[in-house]
Amino acid sequence: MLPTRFSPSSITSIALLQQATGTLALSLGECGDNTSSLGSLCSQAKWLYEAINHQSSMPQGTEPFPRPNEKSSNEGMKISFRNVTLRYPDSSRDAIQNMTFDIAPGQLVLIVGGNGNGKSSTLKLLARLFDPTSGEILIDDQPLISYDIDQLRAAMSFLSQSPVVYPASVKENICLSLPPTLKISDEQVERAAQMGGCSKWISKLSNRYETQLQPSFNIDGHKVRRTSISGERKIGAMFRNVLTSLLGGEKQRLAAARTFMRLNNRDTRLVVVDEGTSNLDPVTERDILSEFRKSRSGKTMIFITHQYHHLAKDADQILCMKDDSVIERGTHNDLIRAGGEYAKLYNAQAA
Ligand SMILES: Nc1ncnc2c1ncn2[C@@H]1O[C@H](COP(=O)(O)OP(=O)(O)OP(=O)(O)O)[C@@H](O)[C@H]1O
Repeated sequence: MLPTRFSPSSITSIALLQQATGTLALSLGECGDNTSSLGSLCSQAKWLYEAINHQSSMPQGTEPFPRPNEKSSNEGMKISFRNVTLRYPDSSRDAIQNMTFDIAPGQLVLIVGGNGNGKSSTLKLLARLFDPTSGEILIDDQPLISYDIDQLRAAMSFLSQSPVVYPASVKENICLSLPPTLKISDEQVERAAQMGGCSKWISKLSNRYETQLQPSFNIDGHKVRRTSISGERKIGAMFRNVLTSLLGGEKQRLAAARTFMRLNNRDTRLVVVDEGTSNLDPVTERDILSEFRKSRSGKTMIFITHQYHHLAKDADQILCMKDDSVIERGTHNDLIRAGGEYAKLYNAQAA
């Protein structure tokens, strides 16, 4: 029913659309009969095709990314925010105010702070889901807006708290963001699944990597019933293939595997994890974060998390946000010594 491999820019569009609107990230709910499940699936597929054809409404830059002969093209992205303010359309207040910071190529950066302080909004600006109301963002010393958006996004990998599961097989879901021409072995897929902490879960599915998955978005308000058959969650007896709906933690593991598949096979220069492991048990979360750390060569990595302890001491830089801006920057030891907002948050968590 669906293309076996979506193009990277299509997938980026879908995932970014979903993040931008928020409304498409509905989790699976209760009730519904087979007819409504079919209706829901059809409209989801229709929406997916529309999303594939989606063109970004942001003004396009013309500068290729990476720039030809750029020395830094095999390093992580250099990122600079210069007095950046963001006010969302139709909002009466700034989500980010006059924010300035620098991230050097290859740094591992942790962004921390209380709810609603602009952490995720900072990342939306980097992906150009929105442009700053004032101020400027530079990537590798050039204005972010000067770059071709698709080429820039192709060098970024985002793992969000509510990742999208597409109506395709487990394997296709893991390989989604890869070029269709790339040859992929089963071992590579299994390796990515292992790094994402989902290989054991997949091995328990009757069709393993070929198991068809229920999408995690629900565009027209239809809700999908979770039904337990033979130990697996299946919907709609009319569907021959198993359609398995996923729990939050399973979705995050699958999305992590997708991210590792991309990191192992593409020239990614920026990895962003926005609460991407928040639904996982502490051991799995620690293991996945450790895999990210091992993969960091040639990449800048930014993590937003409310659980700092796994990463704080490894971070080259911690940006602590409060009142819609960065109020402290430094290493864990610097900020603990300073005894300010970060120390307060960290100590509260440790306690
Ligand atoms: N698409 C949007 N439209 C309007 N306002 C938004 C939008 N997204 C976020 N906001 C607002 O911007 C402010 C910052 O939100 P943001 O999600 O960046 O904070 P956060 O620090 O990531 O919070 P949390 O830790 O809860 O995820 C909040 O007041 C939020 O309500």
